[in-house]
Amino acid sequence: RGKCNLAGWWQNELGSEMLVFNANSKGNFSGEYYTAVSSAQKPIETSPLRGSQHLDEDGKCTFGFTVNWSKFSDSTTVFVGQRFEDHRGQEVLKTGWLLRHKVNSLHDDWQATRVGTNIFTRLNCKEE
Ligand SMILES: O=C1N[C@H]2[C@H](CS[C@H]2CCCCC(=O)c2ccc3ccc4cccc5ccc2c3c45)N1
Repeated sequence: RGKCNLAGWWQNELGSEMLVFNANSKGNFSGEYYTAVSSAQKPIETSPLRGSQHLDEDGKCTFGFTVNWSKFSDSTTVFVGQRFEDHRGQEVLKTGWLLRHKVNSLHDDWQATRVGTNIFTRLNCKEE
């Protein structure tokens, strides 16, 4: 597993947590996402994620992943970002996201996509 190994526990500034499993030789990975926030009217549950990363050796790989909020209801978030090390050598994932929630008519499509950013850092207290 090269310098750009995304496997392990991460958290973002909202307090959401995700567990990323090892990528295969093509850079495809899966994991689980536990969001700390939601606009859904249902209790928050862990949701599956699937993604793909570059495997470059400089530790600055780009990646993307999709979270299927399966149990919430019909909504999906795609994250895209890059891994960095900050001035103290701490790993950081700088990401942007698009959240698409289901609307009932084409007329409402204009309001269906939200955009934002998240920064993830390693969550060291969790076992692998
Ligand atoms: O860690 C992070 N957490 C947040 C950001 C980007 S993803 C986001 C959490 C999204 C959870 C699902 C959700 O809110 C959600 C789920 C189902 C919905 C059904 C219907 C909706 C109707 C209007 C607006 C919504 C807004 C969010 C919705 C849903 C709706 N980073």
